[in-house]
Amino acid sequence: MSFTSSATYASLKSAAEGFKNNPKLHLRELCGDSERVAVLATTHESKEGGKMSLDYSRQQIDLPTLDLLFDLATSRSLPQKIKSLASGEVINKTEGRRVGHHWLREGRTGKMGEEVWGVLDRVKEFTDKVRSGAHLGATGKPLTNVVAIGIGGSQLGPEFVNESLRADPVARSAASGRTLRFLANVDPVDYHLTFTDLDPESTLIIIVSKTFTTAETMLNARTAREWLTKGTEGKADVKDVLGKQFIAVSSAVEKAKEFGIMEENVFGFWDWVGGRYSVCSSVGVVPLSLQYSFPVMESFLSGANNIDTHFFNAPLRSNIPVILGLLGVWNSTFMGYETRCLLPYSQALKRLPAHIQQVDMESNGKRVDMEGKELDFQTGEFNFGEPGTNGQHSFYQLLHQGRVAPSDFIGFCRSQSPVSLPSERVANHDELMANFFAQPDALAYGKTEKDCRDEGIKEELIPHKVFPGNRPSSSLLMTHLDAFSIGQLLAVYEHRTAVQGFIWGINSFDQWGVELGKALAGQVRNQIMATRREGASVAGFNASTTNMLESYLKQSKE
Ligand SMILES: O=P(O)(O)OC[C@H]1O[C@](O)(CO)[C@@H](O)[C@@H]1O
Repeated sequence: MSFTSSATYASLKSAAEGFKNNPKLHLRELCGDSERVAVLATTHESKEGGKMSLDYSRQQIDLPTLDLLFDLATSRSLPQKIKSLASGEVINKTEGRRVGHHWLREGRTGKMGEEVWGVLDRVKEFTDKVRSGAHLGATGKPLTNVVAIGIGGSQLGPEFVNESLRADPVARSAASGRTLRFLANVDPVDYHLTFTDLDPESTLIIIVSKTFTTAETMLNARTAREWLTKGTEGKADVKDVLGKQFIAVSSAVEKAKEFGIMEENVFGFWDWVGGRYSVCSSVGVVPLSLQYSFPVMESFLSGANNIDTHFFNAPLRSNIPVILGLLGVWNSTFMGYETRCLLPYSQALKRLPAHIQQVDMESNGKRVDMEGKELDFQTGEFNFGEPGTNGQHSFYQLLHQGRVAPSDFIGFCRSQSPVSLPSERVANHDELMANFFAQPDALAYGKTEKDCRDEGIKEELIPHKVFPGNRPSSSLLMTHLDAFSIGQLLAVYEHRTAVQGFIWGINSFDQWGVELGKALAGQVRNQIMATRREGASVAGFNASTTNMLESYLKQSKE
């Protein structure tokens, strides 16, 4: 039976209708029910990660709706689909692949332990040698700068983890004297900003590309190779420079070799690791171990594995990724909210929203079901976010008085870098967290006309100062942010995405939607080349593109 013709779908649709414009089901009322609040909370605890507490009492659901959501999970065979993911069935059917990013963090005794650790042992050996100075650049200098060139999943995950670790005391001390940069955009400005102040003799370049065909990455790779060889010209043999300072991470080892990278300098991974799910493979582990050491990355992998185990084993009602996924489906499919926000109250997580934006939108922005049948409902959400409190001074106005965007707040009990001034009423981290606790209530409760009058607000200003409230959010409170808990957080949001895809009945693990634009760019590239080299006139495009392209070619200089 199709998703939208099931009885559970109909019940949830009518439950959602019941929540609209019903003052009795306003969050102000719901949040006052302490029995309900106790049910809409769960905690996952681990020795290394401490507590991860999820409170979703500020979601527009009552207990009967919650039961319906778990009925939906069962009727959509969620437990069986989670099992298929865990056991390695070919669930990415359009690409004929298994989906196994969770095997990357299972440890030596895991299902793919031998293969995974065959690579990880090489990564450890290589990164230890670079860090200790046993592996030097071609002119004999220590390789203290690393540039990782890659885009999309080959950059966003590693960049998020890098930012998250920068202020962690253990990682920070391991990174002392080292720099790690990422080059993603094919915009030459990004290349200049990345390389301009680096010394080629002390720089190691990593080309990170699953396919080793991505146009942007390949052009940046050729540009960086040129920078490296020019910068060391006359000081060392080119072959030696490339052999010691130019390495690759890819699942297309042959292609990397064709590009000129020596086999021993290629760190592989497997086709069962999707690009956006690849940060736990060499994609993340090579650059981040160079920066923070292999043991730090091992701890990150253990954190992700800790949540994999929770996801694969915990009952649905206390399973954090399952609950978050069901809430995502509830808010988008039934309540009709098209956007959602990820709001970490942690500067270290500033790139988490960008990473999860790709994980989620590239996975679940689909138009057909697993069998290729066109869907009669929308899947996926627009995801965006910024760290708090910065976002409060940017787009929260809209969240409070404009459109509704269900939000996930993420906060930590301990700061990575505590600051406390004796002259201040609270420590700086407490100030941050005061906002973490206040904003969800402001969104849920709002402020009524009566509240405004009681405050003595002038009558004509009252309409402007009313907050409707009833804006849903969840809060995730964790003990601390370190390599282990960063891994946990990553896995929570990876699995949330899978849960939503499973419920919707789509393939969350392919991404055909990125291909058309790439193909058209190829056609434009050929035209630009023909015009620049042979003066060919613009042909084969629609009137609008022809006009704009002619204007571009006239105004721009090569
Ligand atoms: O690692 P690759 O093969 O260079 O791909 C980079 C990115 O490009 C995409 O294929 C499409 O944009 C992403 O899925 C992927 O993460």
